[in-house]
Amino acid sequence: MIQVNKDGHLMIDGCNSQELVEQFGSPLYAYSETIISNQCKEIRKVFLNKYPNTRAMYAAKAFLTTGFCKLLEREGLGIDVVSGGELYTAIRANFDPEMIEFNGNNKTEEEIRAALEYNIGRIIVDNPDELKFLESICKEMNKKVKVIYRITPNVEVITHKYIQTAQKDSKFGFPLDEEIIYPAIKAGIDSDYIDFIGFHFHIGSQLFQNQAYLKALDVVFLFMQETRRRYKYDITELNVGGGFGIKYLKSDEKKPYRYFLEPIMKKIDEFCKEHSFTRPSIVIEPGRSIVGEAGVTLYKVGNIKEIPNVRNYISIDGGMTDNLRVALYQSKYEMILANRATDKKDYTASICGKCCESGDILITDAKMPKPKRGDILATFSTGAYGYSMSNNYNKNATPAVVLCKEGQADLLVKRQSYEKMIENEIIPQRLLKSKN
Ligand SMILES: Cc1ncc(COP(=O)(O)O)c(C=O)c1O
Ligand SMILES: N[C@@H](CCCC[NH3+])C(=O)O
Repeated sequence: MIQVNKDGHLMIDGCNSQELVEQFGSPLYAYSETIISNQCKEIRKVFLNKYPNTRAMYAAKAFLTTGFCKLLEREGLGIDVVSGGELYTAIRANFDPEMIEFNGNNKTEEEIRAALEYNIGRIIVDNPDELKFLESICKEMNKKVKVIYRITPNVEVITHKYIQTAQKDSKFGFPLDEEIIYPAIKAGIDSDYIDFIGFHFHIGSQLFQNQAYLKALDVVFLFMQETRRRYKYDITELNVGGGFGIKYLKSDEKKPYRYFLEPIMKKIDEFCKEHSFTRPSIVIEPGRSIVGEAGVTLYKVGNIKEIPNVRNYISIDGGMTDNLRVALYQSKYEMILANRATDKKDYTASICGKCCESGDILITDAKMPKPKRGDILATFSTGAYGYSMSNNYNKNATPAVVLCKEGQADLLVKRQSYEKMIENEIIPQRLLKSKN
């Protein structure tokens, strides 16, 4: 759990944040294993154990390391990958390939071949072109793979424009125009190499309304019926994606998993009953909601600049390199001084990163105790899309990642060394020549 102790220190599953920074350096991503386990437990309770024939495939893009794969395995989740790198990570962690599925709008030939070689459980085909491409590779490799079609249901979702994915004008998913989707379904049913088993949608991320999922289901139901009517074929799997929103700010009204999953399952059951379908396997792909609130990022305060009558700026030793979400989506975060969390918050300042970008501001006008150099600053809910979107801009090193549990912190990722950062760089021979 993440809480402040009586001395005003932020504790992450019993680990003192200041000591974590002393031991592992800063910036540092610190995760509470208990929070992650609790999220998984909730998914088992309200979904996996409640309804037979269901799977939860964690969306690796939110955060994935080899060690984390082991935790997912222990918690009974599968993994949804979107790249050869994520696939490789899961395979290197000996993750059961049957519990891996592959999403993404442009899987390369190399990635498809790897997925087929590892015999992963499902490939979520994104568009008709990919269907043909996949089939040709399967044929050449003499492999048959279970395939789900990702459709674009054309429903409205309320979230940042960059993370809406259900609108017709989207790079993701099959368009539902009759002349596109039906030939694709027929091709999948007839194919010797594609085992077409169902539909997938993922309507967006950081969502708080279940209505959009229910509307997307209506679209899928239509295609289930039409697939039966036209081809006498019933799908056996339906993947409703992820997107369940988390709490970034105290004011965010987060909804529990059951708020989404209960009406989804009820609607599916009712539809299946009414139209005499055997309920397909239902799959979810949560990413952010499993790891988001479990992670905090710890920084050290550096320069403090006060511009009289304008604003105060606190510079930290990270920024958009470890948290790109603010620059990308204008996301809002909350912070505390993790070593003085109970001191009076009578100072206002913007928290700025150390990159050479004016937009590298993590929080505008935050309230805090007057900070001093070396204080530990923590931002909350950075467990999803923080480390996974980290980058080496300005040649800043990627922070370490630790997993905390009952007062013990274990490294999941070492802090990147400068040596590692430049290890793929080459000085061409001709530039090694001495100066003219
Ligand atoms: C296909 C797909 N599945 C699952 C997810 C996970 O979404 P979230 O992290 O919001 O749960 C995403 C990302 O938005 C996605 O694109
Ligand atoms: N990277 C995004 C979410 C990814 C959406 C994936 N389809 C975020 O931080 O919110």
